[in-house]
Amino acid sequence: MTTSPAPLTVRDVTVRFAGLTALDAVSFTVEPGSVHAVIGPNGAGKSTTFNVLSGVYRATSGTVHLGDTELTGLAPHRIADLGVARTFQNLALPPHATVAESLMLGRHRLTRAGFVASGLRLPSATREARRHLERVREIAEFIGLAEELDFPAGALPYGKQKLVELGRALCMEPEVLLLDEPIAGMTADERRRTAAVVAGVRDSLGISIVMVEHDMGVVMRLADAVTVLDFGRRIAGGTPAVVQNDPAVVQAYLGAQE
Ligand SMILES: Nc1ncnc2c1ncn2[C@@H]1O[C@H](COP(=O)(O)OP(=O)(O)OP(=O)(O)O)[C@@H](O)[C@H]1O
Repeated sequence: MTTSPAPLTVRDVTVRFAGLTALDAVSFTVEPGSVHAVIGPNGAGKSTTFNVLSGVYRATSGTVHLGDTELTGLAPHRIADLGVARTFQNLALPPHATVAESLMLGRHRLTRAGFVASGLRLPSATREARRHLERVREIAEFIGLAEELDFPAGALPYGKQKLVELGRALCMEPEVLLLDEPIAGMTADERRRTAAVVAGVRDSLGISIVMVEHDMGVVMRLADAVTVLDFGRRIAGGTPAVVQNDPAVVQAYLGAQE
């Protein structure tokens, strides 16, 4: 990226579904190069927030900006083009693709040589393909999967498959990465490894991360800032330490257990 990193700003976002207010005037800012967690009890509006940010849901009112660029209401692929990449809660890897091929999928929007040039194997297209492959290798190394580049992604253990997905999103060279429950369903070892990769994405690549996550331990260790939702409202926000001791947050989680 040649431009300076931009904040992701969510302002007064409301989402209504036939009489139900899933999000009610929610605002928060994701600072450049930070991990921002969105947490809350079941039904709080976390997935709805994620879906608005990635363009799957349209906000009834309110805005989302990346720097000065308005993302509100844009289609998911446009939002991805503008630098906001997402992962999926459930695996979405093509069944027979290798790790390298799966990562290369993330490069498609950056591919300049058209199908014709690539099909004819023109030198410019070959050069470009080589450049993309180099970047895919770097990213595989970054996520710790350099050894598995030629393995079928679908045959890897679950934790590694999730890392492939994260890698595919990184291959889009995003400014912001949206992670939907990145460590759900993982073993303790896989959780540690994934948390380390996410921290590395922030610290080494300077990419901002918005993370919807249930695992409090990981949220508290990894996040720089936390937004807490309850019944579609933002009830607290701040550093993990501040949020953890906020009476409204404690009450929301206790209430949810009753
Ligand atoms: N597509 C939809 N149509 C109708 N209602 C929806 C839709 N998506 C979410 N909702 C409702 O909006 C509210 C917020 O749901 P959301 O899935 O965002 O919460 P959540 O915090 O992600 O919950 P969980 O932790 O259980 O995944 C819920 O009452 C939910 O039933």
